[in-house]
Amino acid sequence: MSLQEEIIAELGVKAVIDEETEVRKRVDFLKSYVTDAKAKGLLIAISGGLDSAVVTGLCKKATDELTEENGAEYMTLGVFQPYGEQEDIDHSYAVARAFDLKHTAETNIEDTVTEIALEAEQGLKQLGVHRHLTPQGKGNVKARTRMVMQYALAFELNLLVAGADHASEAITGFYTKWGDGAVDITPMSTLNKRQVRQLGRYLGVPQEILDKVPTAGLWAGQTDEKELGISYDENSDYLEGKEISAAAKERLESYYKRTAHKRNRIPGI
Ligand SMILES: Nc1ncnc2c1ncn2[C@@H]1O[C@H](COP(=O)(O)OP(=O)(O)OC[C@H]2O[C@@H]([n+]3cccc(C(=O)O)c3)[C@H](O)[C@@H]2O)[C@@H](O)[C@H]1O
Ligand SMILES: Nc1ncnc2c1ncn2[C@@H]1O[C@H](COP(=O)(O)OP(=O)(O)OP(=O)(O)O)[C@@H](O)[C@H]1O
Ligand SMILES: [Mg+2]
Repeated sequence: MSLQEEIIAELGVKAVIDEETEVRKRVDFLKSYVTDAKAKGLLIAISGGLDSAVVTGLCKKATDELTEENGAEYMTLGVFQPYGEQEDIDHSYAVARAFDLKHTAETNIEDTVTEIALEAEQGLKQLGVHRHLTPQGKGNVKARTRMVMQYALAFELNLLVAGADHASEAITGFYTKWGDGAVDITPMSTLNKRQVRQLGRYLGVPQEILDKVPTAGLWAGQTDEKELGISYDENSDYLEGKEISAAAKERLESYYKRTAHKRNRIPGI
């Protein structure tokens, strides 16, 4: 078995998908998980990007069906979490409108992140390191701060935190460990980025969001493809078992090996 075949099997990606079947399967998965957990619904942090838009569509469909079938109200809570001013916050609100969310909340992470960064810099100073946090380090604090707020709300409202991780991110480890990677349930984990977009089109994600350049939005000018040095087309082709350039293949496989610690259980003895 080649490494490519091993990765595809581990991440469970199919070469071809049928949107209707995939949406049904994922909505059913969310419904049965929420029911078994005796939760009142799902929480999804909406960034204005594609991945969280698709998860919002799946969650809303699941909680609408649960409400109708059980005669009790289940909610999908959409949480907007700007850091200061967020340029594309309109897209986050457009997602909530597209899926007719009845419950949304906006909480800003800037003050908390600034406080953590200041305290961390005090800590570094005591170790003789006199500088600010790196953009990457501060970016990880942003992602983890969002996670803390999501869990604060989810606990109070008896909701489960849904995540937007998918196989094209899992293979590169392109998420913050215990940040955006820390959730209760991931309804898209076996899809590559191309298939996430395919489901988004089917569910009715607004066109301007379907067309957006993927970004973590953690620092100015950041885009996934620029940071990773590999396109999502190549990434998706690889996960569909297709041949990609030797350089792209080497890069992807190197990310995969380097980030194993994010996908594995915590090592212990
Ligand atoms: N071998 C090993 N075994 C166990 N643990 C290991 C380890 N190597 C590092 N670690 C731990 O992992 C930490 C590094 O991992 P992590 O904190 O995740 O940091 P890291 O992998 O460096 O960065 C996260 C990456 O994901 C991207 N990101 C973040 C957030 C959101 C999105 C998005 O798409 O929205 C993207 C971000 O741009 C960056 O490229 C280390 O500080 C260390 O504590
Ligand atoms: N500004 C934000 N507000 C709320 N949630 C956010 C914000 N930024 C990131 N997140 C959360 O972190 C997750 C990871 O971000 P990521 O960039 O991978 O996905 P996305 O923005 O939904 O889609 P894309 O990858 O196409 O930009 C998001 O899906 C969302 O749940
Ligand atoms: Mg994004």
